[in-house]
Amino acid sequence: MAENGDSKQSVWGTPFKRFATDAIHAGQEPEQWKSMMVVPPITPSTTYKQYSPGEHTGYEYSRSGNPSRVVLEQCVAALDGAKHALAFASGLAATLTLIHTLKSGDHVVSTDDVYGGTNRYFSKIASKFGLEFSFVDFTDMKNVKAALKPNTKMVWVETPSNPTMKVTDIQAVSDVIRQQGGIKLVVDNTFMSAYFQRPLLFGADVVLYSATKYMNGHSDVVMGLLSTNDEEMYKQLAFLQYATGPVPSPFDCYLVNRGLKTLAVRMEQHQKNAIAVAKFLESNPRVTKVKYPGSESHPHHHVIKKQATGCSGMIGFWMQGNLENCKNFFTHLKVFTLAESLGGYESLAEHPAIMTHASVPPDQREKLGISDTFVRLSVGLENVEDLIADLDQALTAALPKDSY
Ligand SMILES: Cc1ncc(COP(=O)(O)O)c(C=O)c1O
Ligand SMILES: N[C@@H](CCSC[C@H](N)C(=O)O)C(=O)O
Repeated sequence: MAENGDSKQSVWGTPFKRFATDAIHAGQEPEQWKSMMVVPPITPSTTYKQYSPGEHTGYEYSRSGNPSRVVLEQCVAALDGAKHALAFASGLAATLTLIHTLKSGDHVVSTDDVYGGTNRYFSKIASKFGLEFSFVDFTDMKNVKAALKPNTKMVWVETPSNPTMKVTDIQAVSDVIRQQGGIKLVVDNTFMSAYFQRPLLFGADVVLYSATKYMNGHSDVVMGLLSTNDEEMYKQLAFLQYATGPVPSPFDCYLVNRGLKTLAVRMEQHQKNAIAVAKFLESNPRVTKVKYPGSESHPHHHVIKKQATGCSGMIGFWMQGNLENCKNFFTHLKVFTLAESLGGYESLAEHPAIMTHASVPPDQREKLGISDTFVRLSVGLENVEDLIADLDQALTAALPKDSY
């Protein structure tokens, strides 16, 4: 069903061929079920009858395989132009499974502005097991080159990054690390979703999602996904999924599989709303700087145009004033909800320094610009005029005319 990434595109604004069709049909063929049901079933069974010992249908125990999970994994593989995909109990479970492919003494180079929980897992947990991590700014390839060591085995790109929306040129990183060889390139594609960006086309070995976000899109499931065309990597990851056990429930697989059916239309609307919100913020005197990669004002807009077909609903901005003003802004919001997470149908606003990125050491936060007045928005699917009016009134209330 999938075209496995044969469209070596990215033409800004042109969706990947067959994307919406694959989201609805790939892996969902009714003929695979005796009753020919159109909607794949939720399969709660943990175990499966065997014909004779060791002789079975392919399913033996639900940690190693479950029909609801397989249906989802096949659909995700199609959407990423990948041969294989695997589902995990959370985005972080997918992250630690990838790290489990390494061994003590190996070195990982990561985007400096990586999601706070990924930073925490690398710095506080994986590093205790003899793995070494370097965090560098990937917007300059000189930094990537300089960070590589003979024991570097993985490079971890998150683009756009959470929360300051840095954009990394995936192909450029791939070109740099291929010169050394033996290094796997992982791209966390959570902020873009498979709809806007296919990192495998630009040299990534593995794509990671916190499916908790856009891929599910309804803020009701915590899940992680990995996809790859690398057979050896797939075998290792599938073995780890089975042997270490961080698998999602069949019900959650059903929900994410359902969420994918509307991914194309959701992402288009997220983008449309975000463009209008970014424009409003850019012209607002109470706002000092806006980072939206879909906007020409973003310093790496040309990169995202080269490797993606559009941009999601994620916006970062810095407002005038101080922490108190910023807190007031959040408490005055009425349509945006003050909450962690992103990528759902509802608009969320949050304060990364206090909330999602509190686990990043203060000196690193300062260097990255995650300051007291930095705000992250996940622009949802509401009527955009209501979103803009809400931001306008909250900014005005937080920063009265003569206060900035
Ligand atoms: C970019 C990114 N990657 C990974 C994760 C981890 O995902 P999860 O919360 O599903 O474990 C998150 C958020 O938590 C994220 O924002
Ligand atoms: N308090 C949580 C933070 C969850 S952040 C969720 C999501 N990735 C986001 O960026 O909003 C934690 O420290 O793990």
